[in-house]
Amino acid sequence: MGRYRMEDFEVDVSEDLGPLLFVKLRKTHLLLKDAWFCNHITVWVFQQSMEEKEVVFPCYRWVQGDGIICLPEATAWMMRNEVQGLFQKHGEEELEERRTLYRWATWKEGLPLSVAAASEKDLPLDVRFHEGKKIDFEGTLAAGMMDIALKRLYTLLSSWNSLEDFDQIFWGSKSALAKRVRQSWKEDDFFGYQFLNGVNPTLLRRSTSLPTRLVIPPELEGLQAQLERKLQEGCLFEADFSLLDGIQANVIQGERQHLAAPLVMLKMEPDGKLLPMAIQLQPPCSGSPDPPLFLPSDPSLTWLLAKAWVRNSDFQLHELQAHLLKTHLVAEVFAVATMRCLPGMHPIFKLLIPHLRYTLEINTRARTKLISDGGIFDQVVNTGGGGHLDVLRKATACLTYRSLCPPDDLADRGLLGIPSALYAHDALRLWDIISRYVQGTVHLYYSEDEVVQSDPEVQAWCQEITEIGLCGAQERGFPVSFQSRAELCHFVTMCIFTCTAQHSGINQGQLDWYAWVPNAPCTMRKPPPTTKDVTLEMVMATLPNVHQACLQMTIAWHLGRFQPDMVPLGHHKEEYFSGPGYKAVLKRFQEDLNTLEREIVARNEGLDLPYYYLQPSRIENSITI
Ligand SMILES: CCCCC/C=C\C\C=C/C=C/C=C/[C@@H]1O[C@H]1CCCC(=O)O
Ligand SMILES: [Fe+2]
Repeated sequence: MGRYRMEDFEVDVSEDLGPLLFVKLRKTHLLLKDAWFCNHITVWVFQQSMEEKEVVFPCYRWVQGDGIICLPEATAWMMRNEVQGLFQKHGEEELEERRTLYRWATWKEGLPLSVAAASEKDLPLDVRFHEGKKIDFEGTLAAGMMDIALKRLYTLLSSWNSLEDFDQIFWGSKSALAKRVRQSWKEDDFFGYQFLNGVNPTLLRRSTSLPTRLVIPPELEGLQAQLERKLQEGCLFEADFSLLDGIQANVIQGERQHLAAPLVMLKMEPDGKLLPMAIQLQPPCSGSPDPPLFLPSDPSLTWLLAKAWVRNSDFQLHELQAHLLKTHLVAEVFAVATMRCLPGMHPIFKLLIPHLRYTLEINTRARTKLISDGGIFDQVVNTGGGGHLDVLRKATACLTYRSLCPPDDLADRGLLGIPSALYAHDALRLWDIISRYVQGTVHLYYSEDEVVQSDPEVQAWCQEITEIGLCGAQERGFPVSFQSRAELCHFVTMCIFTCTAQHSGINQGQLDWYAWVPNAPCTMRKPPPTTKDVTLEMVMATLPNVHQACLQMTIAWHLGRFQPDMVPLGHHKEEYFSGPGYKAVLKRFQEDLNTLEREIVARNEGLDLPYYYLQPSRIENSITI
């Protein structure tokens, strides 16, 4: 067979073979590296009495060496308790092999477990980047590094003492929104907007009381009254970065960096704009003077620096908590548990596997190049040098099941029913569409709750995720078993939402919001201001230097850009299921996504700032970057 080619082979068999259960596939071992990728084997059965019948044996794996691959027929799971338990036995043997190939490892204490692999080269071939992806990933990274060298050269002799000097490195292709960020980043409504629809829409919550950490000095009693009035009106919001409190800051090239743990109070205006009212950069500390409150009425550079500190803090929680932990690392736990607990014929394996494509490789690359000793975080991020691991540990310790399910998370954060909360609106619509797709598929295989309760593989899968992969997460609301189809569907919907919509909503924005470095500084080189006397020199001495800014732009572009071999949500080509039932459910899923696509495109036409990260055609079918 040649590349990407189908070949037909006709075999006449005299005796009646009865129902076809398995097909065995063997490739002779000729050259050194001659692995072939088999999509599926389809057998057309012609019998005198009956019209021809198509019997499909899904594969979607590499066939290496001269081993024999035994493929069960696509509907095998429905007959798992029949045919002398042949399928059951096959599944057990398959899992025995998968458990040696995919093993849990503790990369760092206090984080979710990961796949055991020192580098991507140690991963099984079936989960590696295909050639095109590998070439693109490594090629664009190299090009990005060249970019940095050129920018460093270019700025060597020039000044770096005004905010406009960041323009010197702001060349190359930039998205329309990235250019808008450069133009509007100093504006308060633009600052507030990002908490709703920016790169990190996961932190904002509606206030239910004035935060205890918010100490208001007597001379600001007017502010106190304003905050209380907004609280009563139900339009007071807060963004609390307390997770960063006590985190050790990085040392970069011998220079101590600095961190803050801000609290931002904001008010929702009748026109939907979210405006900052006050910023406290550090929580009060007993024995020290109360931390100052920075206000929009402060001198402009003072207020700008206070907002920049919030943006730097948001960079940390976005990349570590919202992006790395709550999409990449959580998806990795789903992937490892799925490979270890669900045989290929299991319906939940078939439903999930397209949404786990490439995730083990991109995460292994993150552990060796991004958050590793000497990695990107150590090089240019102020939580690097070990603080980033403590942020991940603290975030893992408070990772709840509800926070991964938008209907619960948005309700808990008081973000339902806000017209200008576009991420919230689109996330809920996607959750409902994915939920219908999951229910439609699950109900084809689980006719009632008892079938779920008595499925040992899916119960083991749930337990392995919660108790092992997420390290005892039952204390944070994760299930250790499924008592009903509804519980199973809710959990699987969360898995698919996390691996697709949520990651796209969190990842894509890096391209737009992290290109203009002053809007999302990767590090801060001076301590947070404790008085209102701020000069431009202080601001420029605090924001990232040229090298740090260039590296941030390159990595943010590398991670945020469109992937060339991107598979849009719901448009995977692999056909793990067979029969009309699933095909109808998938078709409805794709129709629902098209409807949402049209809704979002139409809504965006009328917006000054369009929100497109959850546009279905832009959502990748798995976490690959
Ligand atoms: C300074 C910008 C850093 C922003 C990224 C921070 C966290 C991103 C979260 C998950 C990203 C996973 C991507 C992993 C990619 O393999 C890593 C690329 C590192 C660059 C390199 O290979 O040298
Ligand atoms: Fe990502």
